[in-house]
Amino acid sequence: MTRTPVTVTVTGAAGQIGYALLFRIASGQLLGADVPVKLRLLEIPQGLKAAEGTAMELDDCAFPLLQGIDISDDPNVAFDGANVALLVGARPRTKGMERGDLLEANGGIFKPQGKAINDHAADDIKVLVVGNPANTNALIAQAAAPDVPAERFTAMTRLDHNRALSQLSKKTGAPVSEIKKLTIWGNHSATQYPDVFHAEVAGKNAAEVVNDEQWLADTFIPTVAKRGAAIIEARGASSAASAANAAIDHVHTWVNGTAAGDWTSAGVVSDGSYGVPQGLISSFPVTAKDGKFEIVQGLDINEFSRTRIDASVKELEDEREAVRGLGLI
Ligand SMILES: NC(=O)C1=CN([C@@H]2O[C@H](COP(=O)(O)OP(=O)(O)OC[C@H]3O[C@@H](n4cnc5c(N)ncnc54)[C@H](O)[C@@H]3O)[C@@H](O)[C@H]2O)C=CC1
Ligand SMILES: O=C([O-])CC(=O)C(=O)O
Repeated sequence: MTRTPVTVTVTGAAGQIGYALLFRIASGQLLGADVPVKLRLLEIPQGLKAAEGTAMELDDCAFPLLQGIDISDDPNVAFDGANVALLVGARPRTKGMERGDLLEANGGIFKPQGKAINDHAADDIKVLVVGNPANTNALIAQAAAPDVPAERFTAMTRLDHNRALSQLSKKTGAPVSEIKKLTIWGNHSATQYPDVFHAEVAGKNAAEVVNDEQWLADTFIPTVAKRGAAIIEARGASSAASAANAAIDHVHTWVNGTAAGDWTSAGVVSDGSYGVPQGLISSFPVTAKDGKFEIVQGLDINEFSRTRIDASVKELEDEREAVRGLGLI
């Protein structure tokens, strides 16, 4: 193996997403089957023993690509030289808890981590925030890292994107592989807007194939937007394997690019496109090329979509105001 290993830092490594994620990273699914990786696991002191157990299991897999595992409770150590950072560790929402309640509890985690990334990560660092509220946690971390280009901080809406693909596949009978150009707009929350108006099902416009605005408004959108809560209700714990899968998809796409004629969804820093205020980390339709996400430009936004995008963006603005008020950005 002659390639230089890529250092991947995972926070919350002992949590349930961490457990579903680490083995897939070490096996080459994050970056590619020919890319060696070094893992850095960040946990709080109470999580270190469990992280050590997971590291023992990683050893026991004898992954040919895995070139080392370091465990720390110090962000300055865990992000040192990191090329990819997956910020998973956070306080998960539990039954009956609103995401807004999580802002204050989680804000304190992401500011010091952003600063540690600023001070210690590699120049090509790419950050994906999974821990909720993901968009605003990403904003907090980004604001604490003024020396890192803002676009390197992203928030995960790929799970929502995948959920939407799956629901549309079930409705139309088309396999997921035949569905393209779906978009999640806005916040990773119940206000998110899964948009099928530009999507294609086997080459035809998805909204025309579905031809049922009532299904879109009353079934599809709420099913996708409230899926996280439905999983919590069913499992008694929030999505873990599907969230890890989406994190793998997000970074894999970011590094390796989107297929021609398709796009995906990611929470990225707004440049003002589609009326989303500059600087907010909002989900958009994005393509990826040469390790960079680009917001897809020039889509016509109909009235149905406009109202819903605006509502989710308003929630992001409110979250930004709230964390400003708390001195977190
Ligand atoms: N964006 C998305 O689509 C999704 C986001 N999530 C979010 O991901 C987060 C993690 O979920 P789970 O793994 O299920 O939670 P979990 O509670 O099983 O694990 C979280 C881990 O993070 C650790 N942790 C807490 N504070 C930390 C810190 N400051 N530094 C390092 N580690 C820290 C904890 O010790 C724990 O081991 C939650 O916020 C959850 O809401 C979950 C599903 C989907
Ligand atoms: O709601 C949660 O805490 C988990 C989550 O983000 C999701 O499953 O989309």
